[in-house]
This record gives sequence, C-alpha cells and structure tokens, in this order.
Amino acid sequence: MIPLLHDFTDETVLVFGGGPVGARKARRFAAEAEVVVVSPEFADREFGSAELVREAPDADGVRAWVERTEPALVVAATDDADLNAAAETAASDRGALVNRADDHGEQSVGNVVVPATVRDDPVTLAVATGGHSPALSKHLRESLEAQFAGAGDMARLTGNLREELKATDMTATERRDAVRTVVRSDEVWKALDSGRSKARQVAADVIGYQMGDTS
Ligand SMILES: C[C@@]1(CC(=O)O)C2=NC(=C\c3[nH]c(c(CCC(=O)O)c3CC(=O)O)Cc3[nH]c(c(CC(=O)O)c3CCC(=O)O)/C=C3\N/C(=C\2)[C@@H](CCC(=O)O)[C@]3(C)CC(=O)O)/[C@H]1CCC(=O)O
Ligand SMILES: NC(=O)c1ccc[n+]([C@@H]2O[C@H](COP(=O)([O-])OP(=O)(O)OC[C@H]3O[C@@H](n4cnc5c(N)ncnc54)[C@H](O)[C@@H]3O)[C@@H](O)[C@H]2O)c1
Repeated sequence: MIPLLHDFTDETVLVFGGGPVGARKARRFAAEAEVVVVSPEFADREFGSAELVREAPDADGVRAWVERTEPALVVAATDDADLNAAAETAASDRGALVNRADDHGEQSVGNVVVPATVRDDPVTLAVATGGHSPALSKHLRESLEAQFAGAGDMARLTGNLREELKATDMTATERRDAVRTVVRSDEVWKALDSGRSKARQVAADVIGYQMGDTS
C-alpha cells in the first residue's frame, strides 16, 4: 500500500454508521468535504459539520444514497458486514473510493485505508501499519505530534526562503543545499519557538545569506 494525498474540497463523503468509528471519520472528512452520515442511531459523539440522516438503509437503500449524493468516497462503518459489503459494491459501481472500517485485509482497487494523521498545515504526516495495529498508528501519531511541533512554520519559512533565493544568482544546487541546511538546523527549529521573524534571521545566518525584506 502506498500513501497518496487526496483533495476533498467540494466533494461529498458519504458515511454509513453513526457509531464512534463513523463519528471519527465524519469529523476527519468534514474538515474538508461535505459529509453525510446515514445511520439509525448516532453515538453521543461529535460529528463535525456533517449532515446526519436518521435511516437504516438495506443494500438497495445504500445504493440509492450513493447514487443520490455522488460521493467521492464512501465510508462503510456499520456493525453489519453485509451492509458494509453492499456499500463497497455500490461505491465501486459508481467509481467512488471506499473505506471499510471493518476490514484490514488485502485491499481491492478503489479501497482506501485511513491513516492516523498529524496536521500542522501545510504539513501532513500519515501513519499506517498495514492494518496490523491501528492502536500503534494512534500511539505513533501522538508521539509525532509532539516531535513535529513547528513543522508548519518551518514549511512556510523555507517555502518563502526558496522563492527569495530563486530571485538571486544562486544555482539550483546551491539553493537546494541552502534549504536543506535550514530544515536540518536545530538553531532554526529552536528559533521557530520564538516566532517566525526571529527564525527567518537565524535561517539567514545559518546559510550566510543577506535576506531582503519580502515575506
Ligand atoms: C488510524 C485510524 C484512523 C481512523 O480510523 O481515523 C484507524 N484506526 C484507528 C484507531 C483504532 N482502530 C481500532 C482500534 C482498537 C485497537 C486495535 O485493534 O488496534 C483503534 C485504537 C483506539 O481506538 O484506541 C480497531 C480496528 N481498526 C480496524 C479494525 C478492523 C480490522 O482490523 O479488520 C479494527 C478492529 C475492530 C475489532 O475489534 O474487530 C481497521 C482499520 N483502522 C484503520 C485506521 C485502518 C488501518 C490503519 C493502519 O494500518 O494502522 C483500517 C484497516 C481501516 C480504516 O478504518 O481505515 C485510527 C486512529 C486514529 C488516531 O490517530 O487517533
Ligand atoms: N476502523 C476502526 O478504527 C475501527 C475501530 C473499531 C471497530 N471497527 C469496526 O468498525 C465497525 C464500526 O465500529 P463502531 O465502534 O462505530 O461500531 P458501533 O456498533 O458502535 O456502530 C455501528 C453503527 O452502525 C449503525 N448501523 C447499523 N445498521 C445500519 C444501517 N443499515 N445503515 C447505517 N448504519 C447502520 C448503528 O446504528 C451504529 O450507529 C465495527 O463493527 C468494527 O468492525 C473499526
């Protein structure tokens, strides 16, 4: 399995099952997509901005929901394996991706796995264990969250720096080396704690570059 990133902006994600797992997936996708959760009952959890539809569809009903909402992704998170299988078939017939919460085996084409994710925009880290141990994915996610604090700021800092260096007469190789030096510098990571303008100056010092006043 190879991780890819997928932009769900303006897409619909259709979730079957309103238990803790359906709620977690709804929250996750509602950060970017329009999410509809169909379930006869809803756990006492946060579902983000998802639309909740109280209904217990059978296999035909599941297909009708998939046809009506034209989702980019269907999440099958009910406690009924046959119904989850029906959701998988309906999604696949419509060319939608499918995530089965009750299956960690070999995945067929169009089936996707949701990894544990650390976000510090614009940086994303994803952890998966090939379905062996989601608990380990969660644990690693929690440790990585602490370890990579500031990664978003580092990405913005070096993104700006790269643009600035492009405007100089540096060669591409020199620019690459300079950016690599900055991302590997403990001093710059530490300086990020005290704000980005300080970090920007430290980055300039580390690569011996006289920065202009853009950013
Ligand atoms: C990462 C995360 C993302 C998310 O779901 O948001 C996620 N599971 C999380 C938590 C978690 N899940 C489970 C536990 C209990 C402890 C344990 O069993 O380990 C815990 C931990 C807890 O709750 O503390 C049980 C479980 N999970 C699956 C099954 C079915 C099966 O294995 O067949 C069962 C057994 C059900 C049973 O008991 O029968 C299946 C899947 N779960 C996946 C992802 C995919 C594989 C990812 C990977 O390769 O690691 C996959 C294959 C499909 C999918 O759902 O995409 C999320 C952490 C979010 C976070 O970061 O906080
Ligand atoms: N991926 C994961 O991280 C993970 C973790 C634990 C369990 N699981 C698996 O995912 C499934 C869901 O986990 P859970 O803890 O949320 O279970 P749960 O039993 O608490 O919730 C299942 C939900 O499905 C709903 N449902 C039942 N019939 C339905 C229908 N016809 N249409 C729509 N919804 C229907 C129920 O009302 C309930 O809200 C479990 O059965 C298990 O196989 C996955």
